[in-house]
Amino acid sequence: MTPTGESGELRTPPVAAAVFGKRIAMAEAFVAILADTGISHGLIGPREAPRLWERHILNCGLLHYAIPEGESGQPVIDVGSGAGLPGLVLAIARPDLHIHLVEPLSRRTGWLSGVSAQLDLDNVTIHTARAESLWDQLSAPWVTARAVSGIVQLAQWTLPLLEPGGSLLALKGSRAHEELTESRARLLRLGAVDAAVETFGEGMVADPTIVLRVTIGDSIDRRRFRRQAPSSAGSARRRADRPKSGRTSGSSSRDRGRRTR
Ligand SMILES: C[S@@+](CC[C@H](N)C(=O)[O-])C[C@H]1O[C@@H](n2cnc3c(N)ncnc32)[C@H](O)[C@@H]1O
Repeated sequence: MTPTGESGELRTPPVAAAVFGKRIAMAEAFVAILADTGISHGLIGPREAPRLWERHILNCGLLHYAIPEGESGQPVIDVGSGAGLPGLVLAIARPDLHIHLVEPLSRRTGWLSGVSAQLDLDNVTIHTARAESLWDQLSAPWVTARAVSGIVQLAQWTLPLLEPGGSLLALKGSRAHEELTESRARLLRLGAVDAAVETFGEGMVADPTIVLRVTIGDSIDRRRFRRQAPSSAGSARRRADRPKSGRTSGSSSRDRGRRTR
């Protein structure tokens, strides 16, 4: 648990300087915002306040070591950003990346926009949308997510957002190895060519960050995703489109998913 000062303010753990470098003051400002409007707007539980650094900011910040430095502006799509975890934390730690925050709840994206402006972040774009509604609009070599869904459902929502050879980086807890063992065959059937558990921050923090990395090959058959993983919004739309007498007509999910990459 992060020690607090006499007045109850959160003390920055020394390791944070190594993770955030020159942007440590921005990370501290984000912690203060989370402890204030993050809690009052219901994006984070009040009991999280004393452990914002260890459980949230460092856990997400260490994820940046999973993404090698490349060209400036390299895109990353963070799915189910909620309170900006890990997306906003990555944007703070890595000004060389451009982070797309994808979150369907407008109450949350409204808050995320305000926080990005408050922190003066110029490497963030916010999308009020479900991941699967952006398959034809957005792609990146990296997709990140924390606490959004089990790995198979998450892969069904997010692998079509990856560029060829790209990776889904899912932040996980101590069950990551078990989850991978249970899911590996289904991930491979979805088009993954590799899946592995990696840890970051060993020797730096008490609880290193655990990442389940799922990498796709040069192409994935996107039709398979449209058939296997209709989003709840998608299925509702298809139900609404269906003629009352029964069989579907017009543009079917198979037609819409013809493009293969
Ligand atoms: C439990 S919260 C986790 C939020 C944040 N990632 C964190 O670690 O605190 C899960 C978030 O995923 C979002 N979500 C659920 N399904 C989604 C989908 N298909 N596409 C994008 N976001 C989704 C929810 O709206 C919610 O904000």
